[in-house]
Amino acid sequence: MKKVQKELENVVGKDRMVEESDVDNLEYLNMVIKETFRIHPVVPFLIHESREDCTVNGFHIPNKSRIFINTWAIGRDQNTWNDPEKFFPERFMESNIDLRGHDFELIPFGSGRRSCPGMQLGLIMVRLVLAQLMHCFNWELPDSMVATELDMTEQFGVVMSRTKHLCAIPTYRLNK
Ligand code: HEM
Repeated sequence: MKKVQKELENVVGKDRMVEESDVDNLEYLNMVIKETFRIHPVVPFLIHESREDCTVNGFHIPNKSRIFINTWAIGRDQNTWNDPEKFFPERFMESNIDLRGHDFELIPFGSGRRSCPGMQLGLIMVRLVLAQLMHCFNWELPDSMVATELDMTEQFGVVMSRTKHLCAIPTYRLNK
């Protein structure tokens, strides 16, 4: 959070609110969002159907098979990611991996012709709302709790949410 806030101070300052036109300049925030989608994809399983017989990695897949693509496991694959369980946005610093469906190791919006048609809107909203929440407020956990004590257990479903709601206390931090 401190690193995101520092970047926001450098790019936006503390005298106005962050705007949509700022978000492309928020490199660290965008790395944080990639890292969050990697570890906690909104849709943990993509469900597709094959349109013809095919062979993938030596596995024969007959036409009309129901195919589950486990994006949750792809994001935590240790053959692809160093220290996959660690939240480490800097891993994207020297990397061209994008989340728009071109790089199969990070596909929070799916890929190809049935990927998410709302991706652009979704990305704008996530970037802007998160930037505003981090920019306008400092956040603390209640009862002197520290971040490592947070229960990050997920509830699997069509979309994946936290098992326990996040409760955090905001304090306003801008100049006006
Ligand atoms: C952060 C926000 C969002 C995420 C992470 C997300 C993710 C996804 C994913 C993973 C899929 C399935 C892709 C696949 O099966 O390969 C999907 C499908 C879809 N999404 Fe999104 N989505 C988001 C926002 C939105 C928004 C804002 C809209 C509409 C305004 C939208 C509309 C749809 C629709 C209609 C489909 C079904 C597409 C189809 O079956 O052809 N999504 N989304």
